[in-house]
Amino acid sequence: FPGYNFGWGGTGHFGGGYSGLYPKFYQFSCPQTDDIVMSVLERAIAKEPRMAASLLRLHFHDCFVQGCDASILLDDSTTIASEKKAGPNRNSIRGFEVIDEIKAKLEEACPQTVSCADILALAARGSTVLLTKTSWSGDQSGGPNWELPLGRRDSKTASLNGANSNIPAPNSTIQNLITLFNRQGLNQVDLVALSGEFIGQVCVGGHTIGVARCVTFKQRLYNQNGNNQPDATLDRTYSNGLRTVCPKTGGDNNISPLDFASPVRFDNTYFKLILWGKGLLNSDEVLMTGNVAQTVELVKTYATDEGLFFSQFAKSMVNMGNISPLTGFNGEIRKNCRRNN
Ligand code: HEM
Ligand SMILES: [Ca+2]
Ligand SMILES: [Ca+2]
Repeated sequence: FPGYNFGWGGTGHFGGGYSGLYPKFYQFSCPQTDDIVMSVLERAIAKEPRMAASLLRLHFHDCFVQGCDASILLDDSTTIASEKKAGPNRNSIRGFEVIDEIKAKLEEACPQTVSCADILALAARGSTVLLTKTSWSGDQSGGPNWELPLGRRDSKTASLNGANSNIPAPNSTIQNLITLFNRQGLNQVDLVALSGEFIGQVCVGGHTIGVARCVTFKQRLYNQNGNNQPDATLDRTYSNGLRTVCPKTGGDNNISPLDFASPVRFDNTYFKLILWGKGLLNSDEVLMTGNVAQTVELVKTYATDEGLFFSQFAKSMVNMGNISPLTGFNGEIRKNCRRNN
């Protein structure tokens, strides 16, 4: 259906319902797609477990700007102002070489068939799955996995402005977060409630793995409200530990795990840490302290019920992956994820 792009409005919520994407999209054109993705991921993540976190985040930062269209992968050119230079991405977002490697293998197997946007979605899912059952994450079966709708096409454009304005900042208040998540689905009346739920599921959920730079949490340690005081909701012992990695001046690029209890395992420990005032980012702690009853309840629920968190996270990832995909004759299938054909 040329030009027919349902985006992710229409039915359901937050991308739920009909998106024009479907799991068996490459069944005939490139049946080995997922195997190729997984083989590259296995090696990359064995070499550096953090890569799984970086790839999960890459998909998120793609989807929040122009939808899940691989706009984030485009390098600067005469016509493109790369999203890689945007505040939330610069010196922060990573994993491009792994995506390039997957793309090169897929181009060999099935030329110009599998989009870069789908590779990002497959890599995010594959990374999550691998962090639930590998040796470094211990024996943990039954982690989140999901049937992933495919068939996204790649954008011909990028939006540096969009990347600066749509991706939430770590010092966000709960209201900022709700606004930014709602922006991804303006046609939904019930979105405030749903995005509250969504925030609980994927923001914090995503932060069960990976790290953050000192510059993203420094304000909480030294000057939360402009009064030279630390964030009162931050656990004292934890805060003192953080100060050693993140001094008042300098050290901006020093890193600390988001979930210090299990940084390379996909699990629900980060929700427990938030209950105890040991969430690293302000944007995570406000889910508990921000006076929105629904997010408070969700943090508590997921802290005690890991199975429920896994299944909700899986649903939310599908919903996020359905944000405004290009389908039909829109966009293109890039040969190289870093540039337009
Ligand atoms: C409330 C919304 C969110 C905010 C404010 C936020 C903010 C951040 C920040 C500031 C960092 C550290 C970046 C750095 O220091 O360079 C980070 C890392 C990360 N975020 Fe989020 N994020 C949000 C939602 C999400 C979502 C929806 C996901 C995925 C589903 C996600 C996955 C990750 C991961 C995996 C990392 C670690 C990346 C790595 O180690 O390379 N985040 N996030
Ligand atoms: Ca995008
Ligand atoms: Ca964890």
